[in-house]
Amino acid sequence: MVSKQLSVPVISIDGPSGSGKGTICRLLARQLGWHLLDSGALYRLTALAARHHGVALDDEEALVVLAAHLDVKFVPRGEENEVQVLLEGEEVTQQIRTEEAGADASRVAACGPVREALLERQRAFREAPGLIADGRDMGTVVFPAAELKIYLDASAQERARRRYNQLINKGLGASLDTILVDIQARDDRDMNRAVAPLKPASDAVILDSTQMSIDEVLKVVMDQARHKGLTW
Ligand SMILES: Nc1ncnc2c1ncn2[C@@H]1O[C@H](COP(=O)(O)OP(=O)(O)O)[C@@H](O)[C@H]1O
Ligand SMILES: Nc1ccn([C@H]2C[C@H](O)[C@@H](COP(=O)(O)OP(=O)(O)O)O2)c(=O)n1
Repeated sequence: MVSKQLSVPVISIDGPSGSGKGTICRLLARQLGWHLLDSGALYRLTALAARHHGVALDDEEALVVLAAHLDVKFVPRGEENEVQVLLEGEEVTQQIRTEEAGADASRVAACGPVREALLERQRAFREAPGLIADGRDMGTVVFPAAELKIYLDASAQERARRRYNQLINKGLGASLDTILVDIQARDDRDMNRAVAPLKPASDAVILDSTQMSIDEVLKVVMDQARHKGLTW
């Protein structure tokens, strides 16, 4: 089973919040007909489980137990790689997408044993015909032999602007200044933690999307995939 899994190709897309990873990964998965791993969702769910069970976000021992026993289901819905997320049977699809949930996730993600507890669960997403893996350490730790590694970046100002527009379009209130400060705090925590910090793998293609449209980014990644013989 494991050796069969190792022959399944992986494209990893790592980068900071708002760089466009989720968007590009969903489009790629749809275009290639591959599976999708949204690893950030697992950290968001661990943090939410902690909130539900009254566990402090710095209580490493209790967090590891929660991460190891996370009762989560990703139920496909619609055709756009949309999923309904269930935590302990309760629908939390929207709840895990808030900025607060992202910040909580970043805090629990700094705990090495939590990362270790989630490792095999992430690797189990590698199924034929291929996997698109979205996260912070996909190319460095979880799938170090990924066939194609992309590090997707953009300036903090542009990422904050994208997040701001996203929230406004959802009808939610938002302040651009607050979002920028929050994004910078999250970058700082994710890049400077001791375990699996956010950084490009040494063999990653680095893509700065600050001045690129979604279609332009998708084209570059598809060209790279074609170049690697992953598609045609
Ligand atoms: N290249 C781009 N140009 C403009 N907007 C983008 C681009 N890439 C993504 N977006 C938008 O930015 C927001 C954040 O993108 P998302 O994919 O959620 O980022 P991430 O998963 O890296 O946090 C979304 O509203 C998305 O539509
Ligand atoms: N592979 C991963 C994925 C996410 N994380 C942590 C760090 C991130 O700030 C949070 C939330 O990640 P997520 O990708 O869902 O967040 P964004 O959509 O990029 O804002 O989880 C991680 O440490 N490792």
